[in-house]
Amino acid sequence: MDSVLASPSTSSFSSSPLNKINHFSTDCFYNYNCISNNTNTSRFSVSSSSGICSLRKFSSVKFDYGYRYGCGCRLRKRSGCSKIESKNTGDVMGSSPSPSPAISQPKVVTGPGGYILEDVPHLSDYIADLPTHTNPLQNNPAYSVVKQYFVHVDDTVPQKIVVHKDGPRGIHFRRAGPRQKVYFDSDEVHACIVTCGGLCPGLNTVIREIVCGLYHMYGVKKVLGIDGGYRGFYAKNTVQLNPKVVNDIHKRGGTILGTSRGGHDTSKIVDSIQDRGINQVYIIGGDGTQRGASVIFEEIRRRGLKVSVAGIPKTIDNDIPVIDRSFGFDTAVEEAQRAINAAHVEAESFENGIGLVKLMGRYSGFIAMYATLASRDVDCCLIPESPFFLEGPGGLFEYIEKRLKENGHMVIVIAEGAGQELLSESMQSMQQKDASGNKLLQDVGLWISQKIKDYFSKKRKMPINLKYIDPTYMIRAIPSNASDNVYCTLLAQSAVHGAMAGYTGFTSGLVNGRQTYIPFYRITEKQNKVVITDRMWARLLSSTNQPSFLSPKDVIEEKIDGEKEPSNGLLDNGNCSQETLVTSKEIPKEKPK
Ligand SMILES: Nc1ncnc2c1ncn2[C@@H]1O[C@H](COP(=O)(O)OP(=O)(O)OP(=O)(O)O)[C@@H](O)[C@H]1O
Ligand SMILES: O=P(O)(O)OC[C@H]1O[C@](O)(CO)[C@@H](O)[C@@H]1O
Ligand SMILES: [Mg+2]
Repeated sequence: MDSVLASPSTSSFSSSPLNKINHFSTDCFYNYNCISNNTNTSRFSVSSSSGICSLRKFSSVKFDYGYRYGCGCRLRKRSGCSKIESKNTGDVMGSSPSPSPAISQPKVVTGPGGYILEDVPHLSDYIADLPTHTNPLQNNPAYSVVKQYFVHVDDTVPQKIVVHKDGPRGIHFRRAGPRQKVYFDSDEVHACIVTCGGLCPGLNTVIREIVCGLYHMYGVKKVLGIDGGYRGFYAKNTVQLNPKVVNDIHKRGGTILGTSRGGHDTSKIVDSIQDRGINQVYIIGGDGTQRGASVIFEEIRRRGLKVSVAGIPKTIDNDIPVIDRSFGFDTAVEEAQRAINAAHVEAESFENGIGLVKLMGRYSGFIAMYATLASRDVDCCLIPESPFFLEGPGGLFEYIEKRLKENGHMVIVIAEGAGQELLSESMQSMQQKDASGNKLLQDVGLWISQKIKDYFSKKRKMPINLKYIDPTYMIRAIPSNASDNVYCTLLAQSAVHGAMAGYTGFTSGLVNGRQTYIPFYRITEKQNKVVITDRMWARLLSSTNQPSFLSPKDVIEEKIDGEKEPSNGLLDNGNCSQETLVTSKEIPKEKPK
């Protein structure tokens, strides 16, 4: 029989659809048996614990893959089959109190004294009458002794902690942590974890701690690893994760799940989430990944699914705004010391020795800046935010010559994104992009090595010994250090608490030393950059004694043009989410000698 339709009166499932679930296949299809068939019926309804889902006209033709309806139900009909198969709709759907707008609106709450809470979405924003449960942590011997273990519902964390007496209280984020009531029953949870973008020390630790947090704190047993980044949702295998599988992974670099760039097909990803009956999605990745997570959340919300989407910010470049720093950054800075030390040893050992180290940092020079400050052996640090020029008074070559004459050797640290404008000018570069749309950079290390060698041998007739070290991928691939491991644990646990508490569409992040939930739009709206008019860059300049390669006029002009005021430095507000005042348009051309 080709037609398998149900009448409204006979096709309603019981109020607890989970009771009716039979496993249909290994990828978690659930079968709901239809009580009667009626080939002419054009409407039917599905009851669930979270409400009624009314389906539109259901034609009697044969479907190969199924149809999707506004409320998040998915039906499949097969020729000769007298069943309606719903893919785990019971625990992922809910009735929508009112039609949701296409894109969710920021949840901003204001209070006295200029208090602003930039809140994160909650499942109850678009699903009515969601049942709550007592947090199982209440009975956990490890946690029950902690005074005030549960986070107060009104706890928020200020974005800026340096304030003036009469200033407004400013922007706050919701404090992360366990809530007394949770919106998922432990047995109901089917979580998945995906890692996207480039590698970063600590990825495995975050994976481990999500799995262990879910398992040990909340008794969640079903956790799926998505293989190979976003495209893994629809094009790759999955792996079942449990504490045993992830036990030792924090000691390894990389990600046991694999990662990728590109391949973000929102609708296919959400289809896969829905088809597999996943109701908590943990997405670990950088700015691009969080943008992807944001659109996944919007689509899930649009479909009315009871699925929490939690982001964990990953970026070795530290280019994600709002948060104090990203995990893996500390490890990267520490590991960069080994390369800088090697460069210093090489440089010291030869006449006019120059040790040149390239570090990661596509658009943000944080690794280079902190590695330089930590080392104290570095004579010059070049980052994307600080334009420089090679020749002429005040230029890089003049400074190198001065240092070699004074000291006999020097160490230069360059971030991979530094001086890209100079490269593209001289190399007529093509604007190539990677699979995620990120601009592919030229190797500035090789380029600048050649430029320095040419200049001193051809123009200055001065012998130099330049050793170029590129440790970038070696740094990125190591396991996280002790401090990053603890940080990763807190981030992962915060994400788990948030998802269990029904929050969604958030990134878990450290703000002023406190774990918070940050709405996606705040994470994705801009990139975190080194502010070269801030104190931290000034500290660097004073440590290396390098010229700023920038006249004060350039900075003042930009301030007037851009009508921006310099903001506080990283050390002062514990927050590096500041914009640079100097944009690429002001990068001076190579000045004539
Ligand atoms: N605007 C966007 N919308 C949807 N998906 C996106 C968007 N930008 C990037 N993505 C997806 O996010 C994933 C990771 O993006 P990307 O390669 O830029 O790395 P990232 O997360 O920024 O990490 P990093 O730059 O630190 O390596 C890719 O699969 C990409 O397709
Ligand atoms: O070569 P890949 O893996 O695409 O990525 C390199 C880029 O990834 C980053 O490490 C960010 O993850 C950048 O610093 C670097 O430019
Ligand atoms: Mg990125």
